[in-house]
Amino acid sequence: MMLFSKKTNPLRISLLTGLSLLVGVLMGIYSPINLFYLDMPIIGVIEIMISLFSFYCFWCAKTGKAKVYQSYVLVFLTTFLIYLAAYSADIRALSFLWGLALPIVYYLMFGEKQGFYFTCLILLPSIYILFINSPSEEFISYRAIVNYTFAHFFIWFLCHLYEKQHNQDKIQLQIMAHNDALTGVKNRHALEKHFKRLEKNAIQANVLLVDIDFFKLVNDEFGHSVGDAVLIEVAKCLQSQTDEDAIYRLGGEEFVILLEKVSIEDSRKKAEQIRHAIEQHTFHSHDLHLHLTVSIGVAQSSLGNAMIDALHRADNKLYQAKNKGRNAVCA
Ligand SMILES: Nc1nc2c(ncn2[C@@H]2O[C@H](COP(=O)(O)OP(=O)(O)OP(=O)(O)O)[C@@H](O)[C@H]2O)c(=O)[nH]1
Repeated sequence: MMLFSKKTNPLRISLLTGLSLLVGVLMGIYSPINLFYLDMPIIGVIEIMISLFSFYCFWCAKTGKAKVYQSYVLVFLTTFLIYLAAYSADIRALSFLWGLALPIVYYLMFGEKQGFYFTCLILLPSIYILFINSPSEEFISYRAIVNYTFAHFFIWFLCHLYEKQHNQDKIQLQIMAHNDALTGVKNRHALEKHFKRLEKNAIQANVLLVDIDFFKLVNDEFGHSVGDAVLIEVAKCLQSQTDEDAIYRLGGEEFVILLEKVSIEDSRKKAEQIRHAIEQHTFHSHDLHLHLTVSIGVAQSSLGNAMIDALHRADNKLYQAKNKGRNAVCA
């Protein structure tokens, strides 16, 4: 049975927790009223059952044992009860108005796509129940139906807009969380994730630790904005030399390139190619024409404790390259 994972679906699980508690309490309040006061035993008994199931879902969600099916069953039962109440009760009790809350529940619980389909599905039954339940002259059915339908569409539209915006924000946040704001290449957080993926799939990779030589001098002589422009151009240079998705900025003037399933000798050759490309490149910024070099340390990642270990060994190699006089590769 598929379990909700707090890590993969933190929003939906908190929604299941809240919704199950809310439904459990509401049904708990309504059931004695329907059983003993309004003389609607069937609805009262169903409400008790839904209330118990809701509290069970609440307990599962709280203890990390919630299963995906529970959210569907809970929402289905709530929908069913709302329509049963709207159908059975006097129209003047306005129980059908609860139906307007359903699109919100669908979109929050199931997201944009399923929210859309489920909201589509309930529109016709809502109108039908309203129509057949409005025979009296005191209640003008066609006006009620028109108003209800428009309210339904209005809430549906708002939910859809909200969920769309929410999804776009999520994508934007993901990009911001995984990319370096200055150079646009990936950041340390993304590198950690990449290493975890490699570990999980037992894939060996080689780390190229690229460090710009005497970068402090660029800042000191020409200013930080020139330094920033150089960092952006170095990142572009690296992108032109290797797979864009494999480049990460560790911070400062240090970049990491991860090469998967490549021998250490081929990685060393790639590092040499990159070193040569930067050496040949002219950096244009603020009317300046600069020539820079990089030193590169190359190391193989080991499986288990991969990132810290590989970066540490690549750093040692980089240190050797710097000691050799810079503009060098050490593997
Ligand atoms: N412009 C700019 N400078 C940065 C940024 N991050 C770090 N730095 C600078 O990068 C410089 C790094 O200097 P060092 O670590 O001494 O390295 P280096 O001058 O390149 O010397 P070696 O690595 O030994 O060749 C420091 O002056 C930092 O202020 C940044 O985002 N933009």
